[in-house]
Amino acid sequence: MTEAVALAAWRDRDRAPPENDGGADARGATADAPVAIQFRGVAKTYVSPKGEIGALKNIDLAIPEGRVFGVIGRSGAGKSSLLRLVNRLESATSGTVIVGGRDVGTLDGEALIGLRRRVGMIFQHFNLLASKTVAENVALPLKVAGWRRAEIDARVAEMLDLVGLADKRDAYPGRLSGGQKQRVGIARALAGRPDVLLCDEATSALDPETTQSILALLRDVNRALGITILLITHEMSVIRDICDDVLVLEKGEIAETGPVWRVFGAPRHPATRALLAPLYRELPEDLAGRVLPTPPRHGGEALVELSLTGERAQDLGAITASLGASARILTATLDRIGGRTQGSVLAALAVKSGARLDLPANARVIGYVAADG
Ligand SMILES: Nc1ncnc2c1ncn2[C@@H]1O[C@H](COP(=O)(O)OP(=O)(O)OP(=O)(O)O)[C@@H](O)[C@H]1O
Repeated sequence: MTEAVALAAWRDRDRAPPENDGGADARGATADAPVAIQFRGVAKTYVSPKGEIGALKNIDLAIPEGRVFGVIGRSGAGKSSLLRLVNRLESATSGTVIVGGRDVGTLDGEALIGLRRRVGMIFQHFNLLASKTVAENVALPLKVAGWRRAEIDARVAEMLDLVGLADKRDAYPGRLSGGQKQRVGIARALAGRPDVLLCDEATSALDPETTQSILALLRDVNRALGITILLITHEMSVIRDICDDVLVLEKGEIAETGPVWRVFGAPRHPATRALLAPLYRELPEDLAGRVLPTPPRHGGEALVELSLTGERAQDLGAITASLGASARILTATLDRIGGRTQGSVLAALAVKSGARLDLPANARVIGYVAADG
């Protein structure tokens, strides 16, 4: 079974289809959608031998249901602390954290266990049990929750189909790649049918290609099932590639928050601008200051890098065919090393808002410049 088919089957079995389920996905959620997670005047202070550390201050935030909500910030900004307040791995020092309508600070015993069932979590280093097989790892939370044997077996098989690892059910984690381990982590986190998935630097230990495949799986899970995803990362590209909304944390406080297109398109806070800078490091200075990570609303130009590395030097006709005759060449670096052409061309291609660019495999979009930019 493919992931897409498995996701569709799971949605149909587990949940009533949403009212507007005519191909619409969870991203259609509007700002007045029900709130999945709310922070009201939250502060978190740790007490250490060296004194008090204010990890979070004045956090007021509402995360609507069905969104992919990203939190970014420098090291020590408070991202992990914020995430861990949601499933009460940490408790707020003051203020209120509300998940699914309940103040998590008031929960104990069965109610706290219930919260942790509604909130799944995946980790940077996967946190799998090395002595248990893939299937046993996925089954673990269901066993703890008291599911019956037959139900567990069926659910584990379903989850492994979902993440594309049905053939690895009896393997041990030590024999899996990083990407496969994270897929097991996702299967385990989703097995108990949570409403919220917390992702703690879930792709930071993975190579870029594997990162993309895990992000695509998370996006599919969000779209097909409407699960709210709250993720923390230090990589702006992860936010750009998967999130609907972003919160920028700086020294424990909210620097800015909003839809990704707005925050990345017009960053207001110096912390956001500093975090965005690496995305555009390779661009000439005059462009780097104006570049946007998402297509401008009213059209503009895409900045496209065409790699020309290969044994044969490409003729101009091939370059024109790749980029289109109206592409403007901005920069080019080309060399001939060891009988091979080495280099790339940076070009600007006009884009209309909402239109897709049809590019060959050796081209990638680095960013966009608004028509009036
Ligand atoms: N258990 C703890 N005890 C004491 N101080 C802590 C504890 N956990 C975090 N801190 C401190 O709280 C602040 C925020 O830490 P937190 O881990 O939430 O930030 P972060 O943005 O997730 O950082 P990173 O990206 O480096 O993981 C830091 O100064 C950190 O040293």
